[in-house]
Amino acid sequence: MPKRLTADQYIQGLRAHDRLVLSRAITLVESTLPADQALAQEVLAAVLPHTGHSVRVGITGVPGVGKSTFIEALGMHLVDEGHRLAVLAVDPTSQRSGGSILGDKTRMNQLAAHPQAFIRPSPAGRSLGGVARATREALLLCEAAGHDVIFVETVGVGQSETAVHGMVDFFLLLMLAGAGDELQGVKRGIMEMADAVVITKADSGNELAAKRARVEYQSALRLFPHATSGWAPVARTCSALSGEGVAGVWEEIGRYLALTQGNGYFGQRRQEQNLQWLQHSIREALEERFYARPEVAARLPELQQRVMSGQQSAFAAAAELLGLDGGA
Ligand SMILES: Nc1nc2c(ncn2[C@@H]2O[C@H](COP(=O)(O)OP(=O)(O)OP(=O)(O)O)[C@@H](O)[C@H]2O)c(=O)[nH]1
Repeated sequence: MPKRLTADQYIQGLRAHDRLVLSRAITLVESTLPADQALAQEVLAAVLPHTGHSVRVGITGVPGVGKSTFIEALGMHLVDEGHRLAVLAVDPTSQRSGGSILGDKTRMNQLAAHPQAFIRPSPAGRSLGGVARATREALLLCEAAGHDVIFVETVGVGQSETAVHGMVDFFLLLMLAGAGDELQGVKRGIMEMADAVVITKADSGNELAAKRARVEYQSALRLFPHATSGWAPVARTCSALSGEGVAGVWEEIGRYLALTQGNGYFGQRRQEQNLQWLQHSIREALEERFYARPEVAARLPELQQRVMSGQQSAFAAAAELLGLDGGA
């Protein structure tokens, strides 16, 4: 098989819900080669009218909280209901050659084998900005290929959550009972982004602790300023092992959608997210062009030194470099 398909082959394959073509189209948007990028943009432009019709859910939580087990349990529930699910991962630290942790197919065996599910690990070896862009484009491709529920998974300890929050409709934070936020490395900012907090592993004698944690998180969530969506974030418990509470999480997402689609917030937020991505893309392209200039690359190290040692102000150094850029 040739490495690349033609734009038409990608477009037809996506419209035909061909998972192999979807996988190859995602590889294309992940590529940094200019020729691939041009082809990827052509494909994305053609399928754009067929995107946007899914529920986009961000799922985060520290390693070991049970993300993959939860995604497999909820995912199987969804495909049984007739949904077509795609699971994408955002993990800027992952190296695919070294075996990406997130989205690794071996973590979700049942789901990975299901014809209505599509699982994709994080693009490897890129900056957060690069990973986030590739994931957002992959999300659109999944929608074009008929997936009506998209999960975007992230590790829950760093910057990736903000990026993921900017591309989803609903943000789910998984937490363990009996461990403080500090212990779990979850930043207050991440709690603030959550539309729901789910206490995992509420089974095997852990039920009471989970219930207690749920009450604590519920009152913690009440302290945050009221969201413009009109939605009051909820805390729940679940066991991915027994299945208890898993469907309830989906029902909660359904309630959120009914509320925000009813009051117009859902569409408004999607528009805002699109606008943010435009601004983000402009910034990224400008920066890339700037640093790619040989004059800039040649002068940069010396100016960095001068700024560090206080010989020159950061502002003046930046002005000098931007002058070299010729206003590009
Ligand atoms: N008792 C119990 N154990 C669970 C449950 N869900 C996950 N586990 C266990 O918790 C451990 C971590 O689960 P994973 O699903 O791999 O967790 P993860 O958050 O995806 O972890 P990473 O792959 O490291 O990011 C595994 O040993 C699971 O078997 C649950 O509902 N109940």
